[in-house]
Amino acid sequence: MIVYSTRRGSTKKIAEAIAEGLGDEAFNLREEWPEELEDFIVLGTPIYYERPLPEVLEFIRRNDGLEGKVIAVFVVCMADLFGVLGKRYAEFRYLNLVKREIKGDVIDERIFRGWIRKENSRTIKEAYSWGLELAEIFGGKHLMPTLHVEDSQGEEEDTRAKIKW
Ligand SMILES: Cc1cc2nc3c(=O)[nH]c(=O)nc-3n(C[C@H](O)[C@H](O)[C@H](O)COP(=O)(O)O)c2cc1C
Repeated sequence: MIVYSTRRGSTKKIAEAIAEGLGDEAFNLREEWPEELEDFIVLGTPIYYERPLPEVLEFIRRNDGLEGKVIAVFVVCMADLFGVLGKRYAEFRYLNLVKREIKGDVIDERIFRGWIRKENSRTIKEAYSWGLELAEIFGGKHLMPTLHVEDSQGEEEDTRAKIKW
């Protein structure tokens, strides 16, 4: 599941592109809060005045820091307009402002270049590709990866049941 918020709609478009790639549902916190949380959550917020949106931080806090969940975080901002330094700044500061609230396992993160007026089609494509990438790991609703290992007798064993996140 994808959970996000937005003020002017760009994060909505980005979340929907991720959702399309991932083949999962996106929840806009301005409209509805999901009643039940899945084990894998893609969480996104734009940055306004150096801060993630408060409802996204509130969502994390109200759900016990998403403890026990596997999370991929994305932020939408314009800091990378200021070149490599801006991008680094966004990576360290903006992503950390979200990640430091999370008690679950953050397994992936992305910065997306947002926009103010003209939609950034490159960002939409990147978001869709990221969704596809995440689907490869967390395809459909199945969180458990299939891993085959040889046991001591040399027979293949399905270890799916043994892997815990
Ligand atoms: C009033 C305002 C303040 C913003 N502040 C920041 C900021 O502090 N850092 C940044 O990198 N981008 C900033 N941005 C850029 C937004 O993060 C970007 O436009 C984003 O795509 C907005 O997301 P939304 O359309 O989902 O609301 C700001 C944009 C606006 C309009």
